[in-house]
Amino acid sequence: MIIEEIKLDRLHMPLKHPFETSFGKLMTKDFIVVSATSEGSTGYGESTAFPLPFYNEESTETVLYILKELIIPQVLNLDKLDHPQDLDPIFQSIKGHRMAKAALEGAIWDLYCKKKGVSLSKALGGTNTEIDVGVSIGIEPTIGELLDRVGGCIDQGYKKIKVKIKPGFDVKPMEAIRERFGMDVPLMADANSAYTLQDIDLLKQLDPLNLMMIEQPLAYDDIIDHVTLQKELSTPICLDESIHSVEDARKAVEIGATKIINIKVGRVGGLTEAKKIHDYCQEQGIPVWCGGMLESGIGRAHNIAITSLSNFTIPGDTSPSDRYWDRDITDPEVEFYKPGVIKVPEGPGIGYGINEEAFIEYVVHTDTFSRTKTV
Ligand SMILES: O=C(O)CCC(=O)C1=CC=C[C@@H](O)[C@@H]1C(=O)O
Ligand SMILES: [Mg+2]
Repeated sequence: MIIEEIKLDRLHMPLKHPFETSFGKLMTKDFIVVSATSEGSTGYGESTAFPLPFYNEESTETVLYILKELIIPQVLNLDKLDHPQDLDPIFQSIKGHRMAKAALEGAIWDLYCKKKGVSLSKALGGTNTEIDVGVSIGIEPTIGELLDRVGGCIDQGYKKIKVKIKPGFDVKPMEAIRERFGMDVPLMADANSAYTLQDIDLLKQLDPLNLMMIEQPLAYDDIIDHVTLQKELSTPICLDESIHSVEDARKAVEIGATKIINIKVGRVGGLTEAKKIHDYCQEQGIPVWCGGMLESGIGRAHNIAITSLSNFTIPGDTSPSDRYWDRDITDPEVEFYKPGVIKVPEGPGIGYGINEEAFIEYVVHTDTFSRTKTV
């Protein structure tokens, strides 16, 4: 297929509640929707970088720069784009900037599937027709407010409860959750790199709490120190920020730095790499789950599709749209099919349409790029 036009819409979507983690509080999602059009069909992708480089080194501005100055001109110049993997030569010429690459690649995957008349889930090798999902709860001001929020999520039927922790808000809140709701609720902690090897004794206090995992306890770019920590903990370590590629996953698994991997499509540079990590982990008996970056329905749709692959055996952070948004930009919005379960769309591509009225409400800027080269 020949890509005739690529559009970058920058959207500001206010969150229903501020989302706080160990590195800050997010009130509005500022992100890019990439639309790629060919012969009357349009595919959609979404950038997952935060407005500032809090989570990794990318931001909304770096995504825009890399897409506008480097990636889009080369994509519009391609004479052959029969499969999203044909983007590889362009991507390999650019170091890093995986969230920028993933936003474009997601649009091309959606477009490719729409032209083939196949669902994104099927095209990726998905086998599940519905997925269990969990929820990620940000840092709450008090333990009481955390318990209320956890109770509400359990009542809604979420299949995994993820709680953010940081020094000073870790053991006690997790103990309080176990005390209130029992030892069997599927519960995990996400530390977002807030700890160091000096905190081993503190983190060991979490071991008796039957947590599913502790996510990214140490530095965002570390693998080796997580080996030391995992030897001291009975709770499995799950890596998020440290894993950017299937090569990172191989190294982390081979040296014993992690027992579970949180795959985020944006963090690893797109669906093609996400599938490679899934497939490698499946061979190694390492379960994976799909993390979130507070996506709109478009990014959520991509996450639902990749989660339909068989080694996504742990519920991901893919809540329905109304967890974060008063009004999402997809039609339909992402909803529970039954408590804690989302149906995998069978329609072509991502399986969700765009709610144009809602979309335009959030757009703050648009850049349009057209192919000029004649074949
Ligand atoms: O998108 C969701 O619902 C989950 C978001 C979420 O938990 C995270 C997003 C980005 C950084 C962290 O705070 C955390 C994570 O690390 O998984
Ligand atoms: Mg995380």
